[in-house]
Amino acid sequence: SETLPDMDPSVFHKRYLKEIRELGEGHFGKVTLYLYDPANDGTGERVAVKALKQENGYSPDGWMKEIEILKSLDHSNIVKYKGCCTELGGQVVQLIMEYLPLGSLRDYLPKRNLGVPQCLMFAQQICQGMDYLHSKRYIHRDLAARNVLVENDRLVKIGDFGLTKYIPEGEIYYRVREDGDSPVFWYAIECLKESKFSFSSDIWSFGVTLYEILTRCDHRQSPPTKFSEMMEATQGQMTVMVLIKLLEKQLRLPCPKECPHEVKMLMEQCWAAEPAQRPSFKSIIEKLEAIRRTYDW
Ligand SMILES: COc1ccc(-c2cccc3nc(Nc4ccc(N5CCN(C)CC5)cc4)nn23)cc1
Repeated sequence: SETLPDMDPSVFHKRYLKEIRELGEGHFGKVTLYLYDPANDGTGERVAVKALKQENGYSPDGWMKEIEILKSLDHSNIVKYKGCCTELGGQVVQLIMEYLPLGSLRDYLPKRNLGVPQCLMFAQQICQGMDYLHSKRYIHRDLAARNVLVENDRLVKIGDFGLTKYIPEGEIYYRVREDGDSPVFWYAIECLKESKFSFSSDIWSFGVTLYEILTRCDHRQSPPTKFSEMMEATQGQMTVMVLIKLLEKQLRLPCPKECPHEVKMLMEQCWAAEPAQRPSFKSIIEKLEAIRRTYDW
């Protein structure tokens, strides 16, 4: 036929990508909004493109691993992989994903005064995406409101997998050497003390993410702000050691206002000092279902 054989839809050509604006910086990566416009008439589609930041920690195999992981995932609460764009003869690869127009929960929640029911619906969707990730033996290691994206006012998706690691069968922990900009206020106590990451440490980070959702990502109540206030009050300037001491004294983030008692208890279970005592995402989903039903919304 006179038309080109239908091209592989997962191959994106650099020449058709038109940069629109930067969307944000993740771990070792920068995400930019592009219009992919092969017809060159503005009728193309908007895509989110993640490129590796060249300067720090450039590890091509780690980057290719992140692309392979996202390519292998298929869930309604996980951002969709669309393809790759290679340049410089296949040296540099960029990851092409669907673009979610409303940004992260940190962009969305402060602007909208969502009720508790909708907050818990978003929290449940995060757990569904995370339960799927854990079922494939991946740990996320960076679950936080900044990495949860909003499709519309009834759908959120996990949008960044820069620190995701595979946990081999039979193993429980993933050990890492500390990297500079670790999100310590989302880290479980065993991650801070021994860099031991596990399915259970993702549960702790979900508890912090649920706290962020219930405070509507108000920066005055953000985990860094609240923990720093607690630490100044007790031990002077903040360091990871002071944060560990504070957590060992069973101090935790405060309960957000208008937070149902059952949700407060759920958050505290996610922050159990003993990893094995934290709930699974499956059990959190059931709890959130039940809480949402009791409020007969
Ligand atoms: C940690 O930084 C990011 C940034 C973007 C993404 C990402 C991945 C995969 C798909 C995707 N869609 C959007 N959309 C989006 C829309 C608006 C904004 N704005 C951020 C700045 N705000 C002032 C306005 C909204 C950010 C992201 N972001 N995004 C992931 C992590």
